[in-house]
Formats: sequence, C-alpha cells, structure tokens
Amino acid sequence: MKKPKWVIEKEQARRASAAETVWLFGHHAVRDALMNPDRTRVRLVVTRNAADKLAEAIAASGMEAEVADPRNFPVPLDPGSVHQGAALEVKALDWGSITECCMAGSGGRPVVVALDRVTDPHNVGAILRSAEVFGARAVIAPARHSAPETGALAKTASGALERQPYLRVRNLASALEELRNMGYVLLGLAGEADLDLAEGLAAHDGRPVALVLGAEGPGLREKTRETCDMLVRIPAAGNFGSLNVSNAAAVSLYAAQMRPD
Ligand SMILES: C[S@@+](CC[C@H](N)C(=O)[O-])C[C@H]1O[C@@H](n2cnc3c(N)ncnc32)[C@H](O)[C@@H]1O
Repeated sequence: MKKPKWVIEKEQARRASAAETVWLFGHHAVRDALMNPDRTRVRLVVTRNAADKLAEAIAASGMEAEVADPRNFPVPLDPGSVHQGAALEVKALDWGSITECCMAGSGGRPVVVALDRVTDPHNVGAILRSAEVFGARAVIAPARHSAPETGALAKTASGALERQPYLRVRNLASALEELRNMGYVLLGLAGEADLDLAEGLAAHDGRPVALVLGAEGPGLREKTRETCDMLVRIPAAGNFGSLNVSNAAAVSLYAAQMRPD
C-alpha cells in the first residue's frame, strides 16, 4: 500500500535527524567517544599536543587524526567554548527504549532522572555526569524542550554522555506513565513542597524511583506536578531554598542511594 505523504515526510525528517552530526570537544569527551564502540565517528581533528595525550584512544578507535594548528582550529565551536586541541565529529547515540534502559533488575534501587524542559546544555551535562556517578538507569527529557547532544553538553558531562543513557522522548508525561507502569514511584522535586525528600524516599523504600526536576525559571510545570506521585523538597537552612537544577539532581541522586536506618 502506498504511504501517505505525511508519513513519508516524517520518515525523511527522522532519517535526516538521525544522520545529523555534532562536534564533541575537550579531552575527556573526545577520549571517551573514541573509546566507545557504539559511537559512530566521522572526523577527528587534534593539535599535535592533544594527539600525543590521546594517542591510546586514537589507536583504539582506528581513526585517522587530522593534525591542526591550535591558532587556526578548523572546527565550529559552541559560543564561549574551548576545544582544548581535540574535536570529534559524531552521530548521536541510540540508547533504545525506556523499557530497555529502565527495567528493574539486580544491583540496588533503580533510579531514573526526568527533566521537565531543562534546556541549558551545561545543566544537562552536569546532570548526566552525576547520574552516571550515582548509577542512575537513565536521564529522560522531552525531545522538543531539552538540550540536544552538543559539544557544550558533552564537555560538561565529561565523558558521561558515552555511558549514561540520555533518552529524549516525544512526550514526558507519557514517559512518566510508562515508568509508573514499570513500578517506579514518581517524586517531583520542588523547593516549596511540604514533604522532605528523605521522607518521600523512605515512604517507598526499595521501590524504583524517578526523580523529576524542573527548569531554572519555571520549575516543574503544573501538568508534570499532577503526574508525579508526590512532591518533595530538599530541606534548606536559609530562607532562599532554591538550588541550581544540576545541584538538586546530584543531592537527590545521592539521597536515593541511601538506605534508611
Ligand atoms: C532553580 S530551581 C527552579 C525554581 C523555580 N523558580 C521554582 O519555583 O520551582 C530548578 C529545579 O531544581 C529543583 N530544586 C531546586 N531547589 C530545590 C529544593 N530545595 N528542593 C527540591 N527541588 C529543588 C526543582 O526541581 C526545580 O524545579
């Protein structure tokens, strides 16, 4: 049967975006992407100095490195970024589905981070880094209102982008429902909540937990708040209780790994 025009266009858009490449830069991000067998790599540009430092990773990748003059580095950088003499053009990683990444299994309490319209690549990079450190299953964000994989994000993630599943989904509310159906309790992080994070975690001890965090200005949207099972706060000593979202993620990821006495 002939496919309708809108289906063909949608497929073309998906194929085009799958073929898009980004430049990763900085030693950690480039080294870890060179060592990742799942990464599709296109082009590697390094200074002589960086080529020496990354020699092992370059050899492991089997890539041909183009050696460039640091003063005339031929790679488009994100504004305000520095390349540290190493840049690698890559395709985005395909992490598979929420079910594949977030399925409960052995090895402690499963924890997932969900981000409600957090678009700052530095915040998302830092969250990916913390998520990897604390063993989260995945970081989930809505595809249209989140930070895409960029050099700035990868540099802040400091290699975690290669190991920590970053799932950009079509609809965050549906993704949260999917997690709930998989047995996750949905804890929305909100500074003004009545309940403490520790109490929220203890109330569902042992259950997989999704920590849902909001963006810097607006915080959690109303719809997201309603989808969560409960709202919890990280208690603060002073009157000004609002943490940067990546710090709130790190604190709550740490707390989720703790077992109550
Ligand atoms: C800078 S805050 C957003 C502040 C926003 N004006 C609000 O009213 O929620 C960014 C996100 O970090 C998390 N967060 C920051 N401080 C928190 C705290 N003390 N307790 C719980 N979550 C916090 C929340 O998820 C929040 O949406």
